[in-house]
Amino acid sequence: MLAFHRPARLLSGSAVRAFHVSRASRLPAILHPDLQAYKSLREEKAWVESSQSKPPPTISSLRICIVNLMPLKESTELQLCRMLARSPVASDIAWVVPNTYSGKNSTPGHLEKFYKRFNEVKGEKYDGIILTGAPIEHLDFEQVAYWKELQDFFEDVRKMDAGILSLCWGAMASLWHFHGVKKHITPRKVFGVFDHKISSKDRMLAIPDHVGIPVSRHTTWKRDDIISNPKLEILLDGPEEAGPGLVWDEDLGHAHMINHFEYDVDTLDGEYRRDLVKGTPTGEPIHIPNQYYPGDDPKNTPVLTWQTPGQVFYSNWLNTVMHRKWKREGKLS
Ligand SMILES: CC(=O)SCCNC(=O)CCNC(=O)[C@H](O)C(C)(C)COP(=O)(O)OP(=O)(O)OC[C@H]1O[C@@H](n2cnc3c(N)ncnc32)[C@H](O)[C@@H]1OP(=O)(O)O
Repeated sequence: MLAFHRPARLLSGSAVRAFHVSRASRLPAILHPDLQAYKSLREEKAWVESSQSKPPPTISSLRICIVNLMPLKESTELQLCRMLARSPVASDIAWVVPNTYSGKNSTPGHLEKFYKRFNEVKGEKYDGIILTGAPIEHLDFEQVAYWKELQDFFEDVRKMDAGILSLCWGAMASLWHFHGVKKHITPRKVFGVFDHKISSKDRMLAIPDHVGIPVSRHTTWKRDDIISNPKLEILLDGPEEAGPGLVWDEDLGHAHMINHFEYDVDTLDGEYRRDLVKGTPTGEPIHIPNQYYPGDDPKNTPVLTWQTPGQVFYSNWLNTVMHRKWKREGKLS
């Protein structure tokens, strides 16, 4: 991501390190050893450590809370942990859902074993929060069963001065809560890989000027609603169809990312084939994902083009969280 802050020495050093793949330049993600993500990442040779034999916190350790509202929990856990495990900081990860969240598509027992509820983490201090998407963008926010709880959680996060990285529906929910920015239904599903332009090289350290990012949604932000708010800055801007991709709030240290750097190479393929079978909620014709299959032919295997910039994006976000933490703790002048 981004050196959302000015390119201070901490940020530039870490962003550069993110390009080096040796283990020495990274620190682990700390996970429950029974999570599938722990096992898969070990096989991938990413650095994960067991939460049951936790390495002692270092100056480069962060407490990260992931509010995972995605129905397919294990996929999202793996995708997000992959990004955190390849970064230059150690992330001690807590998984959290709202008190009233049922997780109707979750494996039975999964939430009980690996997740905490909002009421169980009340009073905890996290350095960074990741809030995922959820397939509920067709609902008004107030129709979401756990909306009131989420709003209370947002206010707790504001008090703990933690950085937020909000994703897709989570980004829409955050911008609505903190800034009153509305989401709007798009004429058709925005689906595929869309070219985004970075708006500031200083704030987007080591991200290419143009970067393709996976997008899958039926809603968007209006650019004018963001530009007219002096507290918000668009850091990644997509074409008209996709709209702004990443919005940064310097005061609160929040990054609102409406698209999906963390997606696997075949995630959009899976959604496309699911839509062909099940249809979309709006009943619209299913179109081939934009700039995804070589030759726009679904028989061809898609190519993973967003992983490296996506990795830098997540590392940079962690750096902004670290920077905020060190400032809070008086470690920076
Ligand atoms: C916009 C974004 O953020 S993109 C991210 C979302 N993308 C994805 O989740 C991709 C993968 N998802 C899928 O393929 C599908 O959602 C499936 C196959 C898992 C389930 O699809 P369906 O059977 O059509 O939907 P289903 O009726 O199970 O409801 C989907 C979710 O909406 C939730 N939901 C529905 N109504 C409400 C409501 N009023 N308040 C809160 N949650 C609601 C359901 O609880 C369920 O979430 P959960 O499994 O986390 O509990």
